[in-house]
Amino acid sequence: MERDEHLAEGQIRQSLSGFYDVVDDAGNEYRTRARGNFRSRKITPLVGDRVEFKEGYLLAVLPRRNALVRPPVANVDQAIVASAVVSPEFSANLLDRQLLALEIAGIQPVIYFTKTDLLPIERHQEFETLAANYRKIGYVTVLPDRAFDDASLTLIRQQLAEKISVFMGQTGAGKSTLLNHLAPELNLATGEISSALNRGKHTTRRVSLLAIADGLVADTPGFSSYEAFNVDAKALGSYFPEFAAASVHCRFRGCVHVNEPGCAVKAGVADGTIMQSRYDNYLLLYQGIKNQKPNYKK
Ligand SMILES: Nc1nc2c(ncn2[C@@H]2O[C@H](COP(=O)(O)OP(=O)(O)OP(=O)(O)O)[C@@H](O)[C@H]2O)c(=O)[nH]1
Ligand SMILES: [Zn+2]
Repeated sequence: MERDEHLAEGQIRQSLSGFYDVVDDAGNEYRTRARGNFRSRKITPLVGDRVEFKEGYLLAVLPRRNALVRPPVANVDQAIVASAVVSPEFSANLLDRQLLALEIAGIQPVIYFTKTDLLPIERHQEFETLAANYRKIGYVTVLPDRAFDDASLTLIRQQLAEKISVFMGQTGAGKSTLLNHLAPELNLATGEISSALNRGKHTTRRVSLLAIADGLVADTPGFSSYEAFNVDAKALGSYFPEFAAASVHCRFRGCVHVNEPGCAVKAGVADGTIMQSRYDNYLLLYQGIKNQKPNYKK
């Protein structure tokens, strides 16, 4: 058998119209195509995948940790959740659903509050408290004193190092603006960023990982939190880290923290160690999942 002397390993950094740009560990870039047998094996190579390649052809996709559909990126470590404090008005319900989606996907969230410069002074304390509460849960949370001040950007840059990150956030939350501040060296004008953060309306969609501050960042924003959660109502609490921690003290094993006596989560809400808003959002999600019509398709 012929020996594969030129078999190389690398990571897909960009995909466009059937071409995959692969960077090897020495930093050299190669433009490749997937060999035909990928299609028959139903594996679509994704940006972020570790791959084996040779002479312009991808030969194998190495095992992935996870894979997102939107954006189509594999091996995602982290999501920067851009959350506007105003315009659009902050929604704890939206944030908690975004965090849940990330917990289910096994992606580490980083909460970044945008538009703090538009926040009336009398509301500053409200968000200081909110940020402190999310930090207490264990989420890295950045509440800039001024919008895009050096300290906040430095924190995010440190957070990007050695990871693959995606941006997440509703329309107008400030994702492209934040990306522009994190990577001014990209010198993207606002219009170009909008196309860099492309909306997937094109058939030949380009997805790439940008090298920013010793990390890689997807140039396409993350999945929405409006997707139905494919999670069992009984398991929902395990994706709320502070509920999961408290639940070891619930009287009943398998407590879903709704009507059970001796529930440590409800006790935590009562004594203020668990945010009331988190519990309210949990109940809404719990009821939503319970009321979902069973899906007989498949
Ligand atoms: N005052 C202020 N305006 C901001 C801030 N961040 C973003 N903006 C403005 O808010 C608007 C929306 O920001 P974008 O960065 O385009 O938001 P996006 O999340 O990329 O939005 P989509 O492209 O719709 O998904 C723009 O007019 C920005 O200039 C901020 O921190 N402060
Ligand atoms: Zn309980």
